[in-house]
Amino acid sequence: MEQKIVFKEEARKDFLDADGNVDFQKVQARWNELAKVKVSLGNKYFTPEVVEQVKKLSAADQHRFLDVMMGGLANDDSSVGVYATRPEDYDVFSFYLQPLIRDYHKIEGETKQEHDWNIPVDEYLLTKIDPKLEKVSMRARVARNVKGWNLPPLMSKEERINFENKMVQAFENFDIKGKYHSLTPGHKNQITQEQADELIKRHFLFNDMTTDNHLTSSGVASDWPYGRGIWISDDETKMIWVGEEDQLRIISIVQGNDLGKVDQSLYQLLTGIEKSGLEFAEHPVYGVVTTCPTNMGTGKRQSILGKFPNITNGGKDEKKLKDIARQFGLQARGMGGEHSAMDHEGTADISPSARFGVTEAVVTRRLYEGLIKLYEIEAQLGKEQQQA
Ligand SMILES: Nc1ncnc2c1ncn2[C@@H]1O[C@H](COP(=O)(O)OP(=O)(O)OP(=O)(O)O)[C@@H](O)[C@H]1O
Repeated sequence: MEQKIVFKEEARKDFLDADGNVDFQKVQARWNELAKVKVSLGNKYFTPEVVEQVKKLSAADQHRFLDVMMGGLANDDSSVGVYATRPEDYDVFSFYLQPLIRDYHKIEGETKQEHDWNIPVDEYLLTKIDPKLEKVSMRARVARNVKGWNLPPLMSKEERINFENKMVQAFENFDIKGKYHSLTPGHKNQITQEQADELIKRHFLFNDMTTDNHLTSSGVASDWPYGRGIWISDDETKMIWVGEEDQLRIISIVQGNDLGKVDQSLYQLLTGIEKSGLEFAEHPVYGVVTTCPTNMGTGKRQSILGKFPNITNGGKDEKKLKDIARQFGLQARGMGGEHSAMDHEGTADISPSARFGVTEAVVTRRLYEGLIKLYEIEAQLGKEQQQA
């Protein structure tokens, strides 16, 4: 099936009856069709029992339930295919989302998210793995949403603009000095397309969201580019995305070899934002509330950009690196973010997959321990190739 760009309002029409109510038979028929190509988690957990439960909810909640599934229904390559539209979706639709979250994060038994930012400096040194890893691009980000606001799939254009302006005010009173760059037409901080492209090239800014059908069909990319932008600290090591998949993505990028340093920088930024009075949406069990259930828990993704020319055979075999990384609980992405390609040196973005049921400190440790194994295999293959 060919993927094209479709926005939420258009995509959801296929699942309504003549009176404009959600038609769950049409939803089921679509999931059955998609199952011939790939079974997303959204599809797997849409059971007859779930339909019985959702039919007991109000018409408005049924519409929101359809919104939650839209990304999965409109794409044949989704692995998860589900986005929350409001923090309370995780409770209102728990009969659907809870088993899905447990499955994705491989949670058995009870789990309550714990936080721990005690991450040592001078311990996770990449130069201990290989002295050549002196200057590596290290990144850590956390996803956050602010209490009392809809999540991006449900925000109206006005809400997106108001949220951005609320953040601009917060940035103006920030201890850390920096500048906000807006993509919103007519905004006082608006930047040009060329400036935006340059920020994307430098890995600071996110891509045009309307080029990704997962984001358009779910409503995450609606009203683009209104309410979108990035704050960048004067020293260019700290950034905050506004209006992407989550209302906020709080990020640090540091060039160096001590993984603990990027955490230190990120934590400084995070506590700076908390001091500005923003209260983030949290769930008593799942921890940090995020739009995509894959980010629940810590919302933290920590990565390095590393070269793996031997494993990838000069960038030609990305799958091999992805498969090996998976064995160590890591994910390998291309150089420009998820779904992008690696280069001829096999440069990849390597990060631990787990975000829920682990603490922030464990995410860093897992990255370090996984990298030890990955670089060991890379070096071994290099030796074998030299001998051959
Ligand atoms: N270690 C790193 N150093 C510099 N840039 C990085 C690093 N890791 C990732 N990036 C860049 O960050 C940008 C965002 O990547 P991407 O969208 O995959 O991740 P994300 O912000 O964690 O969000 P999501 O997981 O929701 O996709 C991309 O340009 C990517 O290349």
